[in-house]
Amino acid sequence: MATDSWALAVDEQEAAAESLSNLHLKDEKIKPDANGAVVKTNANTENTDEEEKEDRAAQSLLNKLIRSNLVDNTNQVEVLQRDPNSPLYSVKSFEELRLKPQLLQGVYAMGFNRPSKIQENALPLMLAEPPQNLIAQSQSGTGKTAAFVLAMLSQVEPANKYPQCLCLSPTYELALQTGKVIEQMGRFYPELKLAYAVRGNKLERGQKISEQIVIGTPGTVLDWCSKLKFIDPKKIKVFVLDEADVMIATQGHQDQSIRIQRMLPRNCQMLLFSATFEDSVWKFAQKVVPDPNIIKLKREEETLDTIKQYYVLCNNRDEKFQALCNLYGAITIAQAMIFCHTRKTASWLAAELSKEGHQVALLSGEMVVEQRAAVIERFREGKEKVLVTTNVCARGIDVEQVSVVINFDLPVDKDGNPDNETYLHRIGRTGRFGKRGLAVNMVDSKHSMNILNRIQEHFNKKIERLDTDDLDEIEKIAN
Ligand SMILES: Nc1ncnc2c1ncn2[C@@H]1O[C@H](COP(=O)(O)OP(=O)(O)OP(=O)(O)O)[C@@H](O)[C@H]1O
Repeated sequence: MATDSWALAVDEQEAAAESLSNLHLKDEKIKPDANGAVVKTNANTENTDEEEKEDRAAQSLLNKLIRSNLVDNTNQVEVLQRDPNSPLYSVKSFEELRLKPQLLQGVYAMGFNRPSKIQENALPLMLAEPPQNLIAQSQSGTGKTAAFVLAMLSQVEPANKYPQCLCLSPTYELALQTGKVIEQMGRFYPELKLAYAVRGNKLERGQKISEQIVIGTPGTVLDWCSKLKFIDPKKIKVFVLDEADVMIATQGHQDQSIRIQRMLPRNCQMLLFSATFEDSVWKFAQKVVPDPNIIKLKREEETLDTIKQYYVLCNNRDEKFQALCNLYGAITIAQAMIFCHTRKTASWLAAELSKEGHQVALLSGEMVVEQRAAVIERFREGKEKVLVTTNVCARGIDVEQVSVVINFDLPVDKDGNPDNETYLHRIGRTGRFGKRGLAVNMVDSKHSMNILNRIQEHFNKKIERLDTDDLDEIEKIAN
């Protein structure tokens, strides 16, 4: 692809991303703070040399935007009941839950045939009489949101025009995603309305909210419940705290959430969800959810067993690029993901590759999340064959057809030590669904050789050297 067509392709990417990001600006009163960022392909901005910072809320939003299905998980669910003597219920169908007909209709209209692994145990607990409190942890995409939306909808009385369910999300964008699920699942309740308690959504003083479900960020919800009195917290029947792990990563959210929880009536059902369960999340969960039942679903393990790993010795960035070109010249690569340490290297590499005629997508932290989602979507559809990215953007991306992962730069943490978890995440994407994957690491200094050695030791797996000047050798590795 020539430089012009590279620019054209970028324009196309931006247009696709823009149309996506416009989608969510339904409510004129709300201005999301992530607005206005642009895709810059030359990336000559000041901080492009810096390693990108991880933003858990953005990551979580990206995961939601690009996911269209349940994430498979064959691990056993661990359930700790508040009353160990009561029988443990698990359901294999939505009918068994005796939902209101409109709600069952909503569930089926979403295309759900049967409860997901975590839902099998969580739903009977949440819908029990009297309703029980729950702390639930399972990885992103396993059906937590759908579960608590169902719990809220099964308790709400649409005829009562005041807030009865309250859901806290870490950011406006995440609140909006949950709101969409409520709208979809609750579509057969014509009277049901939803309010967003997020900064920028200004109401008249003295007003009371008539919407039955309120979803928002902790600061604004706290204001609406206490200072502004838009919501009467004493009438709340179901309280959900979503993405607890992301929530506590934001200063102030933890205290605000606890203050909100203290205003709720004793018999209000309290539910807390998290994708991870570090000590800090657990401590927070116990403060927010009294007498909880606890459900945990372990992550599916990623392994390096089905992946062939190699490294290439180079002296500098240009040699790394040459090695990459040699690889492309010798083997057929359906789709590849290439990881760089900084935005600057990523955009340089994307431009160089496109000059060589490759169809390249660039994923970079300066794009707003919707733009990133659009880029990933195009790559999934095969519109581009190479995805060049920095690490933080690419966490959790599942692209089935990716057969090759290139670490143009090895993953290191902020102290310059090997980041083994990230290495596993990156490489683990390739050898999936019974396929064999190929991972190639570019090593350009003593320091990066040392990093590579430590990665090998950590996983106790040998990474073979590959000479990319030797075409026969390259061909061999592809077989
Ligand atoms: N029982 C089900 N059957 C089929 N699909 C489902 C079911 N439950 C949820 N899904 C779908 O699976 C995807 C993931 O579900 P959901 O968003 O509820 O997961 P999650 O655990 O809340 O993820 P996150 O932590 O990222 O919010 C969604 O596209 C959702 O529509």
